[in-house]
Amino acid sequence: MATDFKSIPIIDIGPLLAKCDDPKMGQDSGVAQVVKQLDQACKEAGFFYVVLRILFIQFEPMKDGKISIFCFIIFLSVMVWCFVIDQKGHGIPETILKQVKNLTRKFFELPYEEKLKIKMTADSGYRGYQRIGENITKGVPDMHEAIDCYKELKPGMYGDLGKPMEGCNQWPIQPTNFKMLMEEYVSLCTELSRNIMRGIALALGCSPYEFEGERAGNAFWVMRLIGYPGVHSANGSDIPKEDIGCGAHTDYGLLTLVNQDDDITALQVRNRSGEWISAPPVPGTFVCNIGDMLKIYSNGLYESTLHQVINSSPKYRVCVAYFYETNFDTAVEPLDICKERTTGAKKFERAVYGEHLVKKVQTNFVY
Ligand SMILES: N=C(N)NCCCC[C@H](N)C(=O)O
Ligand SMILES: O=C(O)CCC(=O)C(=O)O
Ligand SMILES: [Fe+2]
Repeated sequence: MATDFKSIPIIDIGPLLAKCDDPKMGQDSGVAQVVKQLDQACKEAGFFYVVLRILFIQFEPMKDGKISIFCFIIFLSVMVWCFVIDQKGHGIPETILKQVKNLTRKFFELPYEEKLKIKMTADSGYRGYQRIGENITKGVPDMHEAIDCYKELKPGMYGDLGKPMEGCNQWPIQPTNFKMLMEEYVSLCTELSRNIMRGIALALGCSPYEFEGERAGNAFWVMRLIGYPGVHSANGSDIPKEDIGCGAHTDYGLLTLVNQDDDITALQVRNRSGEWISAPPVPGTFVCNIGDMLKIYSNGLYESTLHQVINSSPKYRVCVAYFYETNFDTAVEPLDICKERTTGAKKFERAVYGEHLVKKVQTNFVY
């Protein structure tokens, strides 16, 4: 159950990533610490930041200009170590987080006619560009434009269940390298999410692989490249008109990774008393949150917390949200161990992820 949290915790998941391929990771003390923090954050807020790599903000021995050989060697070794970690592809370098947002911004700067070349329709499997106000949340048009992308579904792959989502992603030709960068980004986010889910599985008291195999071994994913216009002063008035960029909603799957612009606070998360708590940008991190499927698996121990986006800055805001889901056709129901940890009774009925997604998409867009 969400609590009256006032801020969102920051978790350094380095120790988890370092051991994530070790079946005995649960016994490692560094992993155990991360798992404890994940458990607390998921229970209290359903939201947390993950730091991918500790950056050297200030190297203490260099502060006054003096530096010993010993300290310098240690410093170098740590840098080499960070490099090796990157090479393994565990962490996602901050430069990639930035590139993805930059290319997204460039696309939204194109003339409307250009953007319409990859227009989203029901026939494209809801993939492609949607103009401002096209996405609807609780009956109200959202003040954002976006490109929606989904893991490809081949015709007939999931029978009638998958039919509405069948299609190929539509990538802009301009800027060039768009498709390549985004596909690389999806694969990095997929790997990172799988590893965070190992930590969350441990936090629930399960095997680290609880969300693999039948459940999410062939995880479906969604990516939304989103642009929120800044506020403009209404004609003749000094009062800026503030619109809802994205109305209050929960996410649909297991875990969301939000890569948001560094200089605008716009994402807000609702706590138990109904206050909206800001999730300000923390450069180099992802904001992570729990989706509806994980709420069901955990029997409500972890909640998919309501959140919304209001860009009250004059600047255009870009955000790239990646959603890690179960397999498309997985039927999700509360895990026994989670029922035991809650009231003993099952609080949620089983739901098929693909059905949940299709229902959402068909109400988000009315064609
Ligand atoms: N795939 C995800 N989570 N997309 C989030 C969009 C949230 C707004 C949508 N109109 C809604 O009401 O759900
Ligand atoms: O723009 C953001 O910060 C979050 C977007 C979001 O919540 C979503 O697309 O589901
Ligand atoms: Fe969301």
